[in-house]
Amino acid sequence: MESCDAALPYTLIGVLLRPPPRHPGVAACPGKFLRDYASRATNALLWVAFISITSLLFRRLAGLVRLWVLGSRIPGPPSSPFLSHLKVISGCGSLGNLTGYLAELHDKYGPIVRLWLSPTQVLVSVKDTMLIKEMLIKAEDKLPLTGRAFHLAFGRSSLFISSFEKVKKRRESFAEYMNGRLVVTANSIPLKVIECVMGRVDTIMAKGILDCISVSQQLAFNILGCTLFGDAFLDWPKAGIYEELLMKIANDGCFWASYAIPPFWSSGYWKYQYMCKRLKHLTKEIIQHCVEKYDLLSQSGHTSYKENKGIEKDTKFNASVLLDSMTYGGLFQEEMEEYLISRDEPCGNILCLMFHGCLATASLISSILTRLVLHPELQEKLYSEIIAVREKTCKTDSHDVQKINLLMATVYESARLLPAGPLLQRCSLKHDTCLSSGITVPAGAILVVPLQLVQMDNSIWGKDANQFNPCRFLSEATDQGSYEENEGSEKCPFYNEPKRNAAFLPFGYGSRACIGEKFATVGISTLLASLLQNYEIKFQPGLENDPKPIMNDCVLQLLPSPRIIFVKRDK
Ligand code: HEM
Repeated sequence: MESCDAALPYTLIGVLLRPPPRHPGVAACPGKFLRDYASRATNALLWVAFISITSLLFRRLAGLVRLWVLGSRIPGPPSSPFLSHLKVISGCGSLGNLTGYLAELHDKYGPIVRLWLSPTQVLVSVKDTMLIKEMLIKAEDKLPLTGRAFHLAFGRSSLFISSFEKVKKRRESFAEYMNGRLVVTANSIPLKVIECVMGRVDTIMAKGILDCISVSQQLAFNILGCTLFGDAFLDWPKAGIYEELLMKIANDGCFWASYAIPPFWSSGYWKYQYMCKRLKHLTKEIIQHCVEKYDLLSQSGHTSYKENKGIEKDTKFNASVLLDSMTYGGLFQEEMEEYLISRDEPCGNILCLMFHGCLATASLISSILTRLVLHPELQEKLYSEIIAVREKTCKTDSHDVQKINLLMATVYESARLLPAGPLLQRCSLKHDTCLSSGITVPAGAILVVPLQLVQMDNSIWGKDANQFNPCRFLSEATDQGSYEENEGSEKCPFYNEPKRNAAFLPFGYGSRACIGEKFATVGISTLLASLLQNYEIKFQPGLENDPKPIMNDCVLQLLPSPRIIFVKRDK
């Protein structure tokens, strides 16, 4: 007779195949049976875990081998994944120097270059314009680091994440929203923003120094804040703190996101987390502030917007379309509903837009202002064109601004010479990217476009590629010399659609291109038109001989931030 202690098949197959013993006449032994059952279940679970982990490791290893094999077939400096160039890159010290290093590699190895960063990371840089467009269309995901930085700072959001599949729908609705309603609403904003910022600038100027970067930050911050939150943003007393926090968080974002495990031991990390929390709190506060202001306005004589929905609004009563939508339905209603089912941080997307939009817009405004100070004759020409358009139409709205060819050309030329970031980054997380040149870039590789090299390539832009020459965007003036040479010409050239040039990529291209492009270019041009109409921008007296911005042959040196003054024009 078998006892309860009889040897049992402690193998997965045994557990799965052998039926539980039933022996008539054997006395039931419930304690043993339960113990036996528990140990078999544990055993089965351990086996399942073992098999899953092993297959996962095998899959990972197969992926790595594939990365090494395909990566090694791409032209690049002779090195194996184990002799990575990470040291070389960290030795570069800055992304500007990385661009310089990539320039050398492209000269040596052609339009596609591979660089091992570590055994699990390969960077592929593409410089040929046709291949760039193909790559930007085919590789739809972004680097996880970008998404991590946004997630760490602002919580879960559905914009700026790595997977295209997940961001696609949200991108489409935002793009429609920005390109449609925001551009129309932006018409009334620039003048108000300029009045508000100039009020503060006057105070700063009275104290002494005013630099181009800080005034550009204020302009960008206010124009975006005003567009997203409404006019009430301009008199929000905490706007200054909000701006300061946003810029601090922007500076440190990628650093803290680069840790695979959050550095809980570092006090700096907790300080950063505290700042992010404060910013989220302030965002909720500004929304509250705007809604209250908005309600006050509707009570004092204005018909409620709820009643007015769908009717053209008075521009004075410019409650933000974002708030309208958030409160009363529209684009953000869908978003709000999704908060309930997804785990998105409320306001996560708004914060991400403020973050990216402010930084990129401020950088472009600063670049334009610097060029204007350096080229007073361009300022005067722009002023005459703005006044001419204004006399014809009595106002300068975004529609008219697009007719001021030289202004649009100045914005594009500044964006060409100083893109918001030195590299466009892409990645295809799941699929290999097969390019028409016959090269296959393995899934997971970091794909980059060195923007400065492409946008300042002599073979594409001509021998003056690293010079500031807005005339290159004016079709009649193309190939007719520099801006200075064209100065005084009576021609009225039309501006070239910059997108026709495959090497013009300051807003990216393809499925993950910037959705704020139209808003940024038209918004900034309208802002500049209002600014130049009212002010002359000059170097601070006595500082004219300060070092001027420098360019070297292949890499743009960051423009120094000149100290400037705004001189009111006599009307
Ligand atoms: C001068 C101002 C701006 C510049 C130079 C700029 C530039 C860029 C660039 C280079 C990208 C990456 C494109 C790519 O990888 O192909 C991008 C992405 C993006 N931009 Fe902008 N941007 C500006 C302003 C704005 C503004 C004002 C907004 C909206 C408020 C905005 C919203 C976005 C969004 C949502 C993405 C992410 C797209 C994605 O990951 O799918 N941008 N921008």
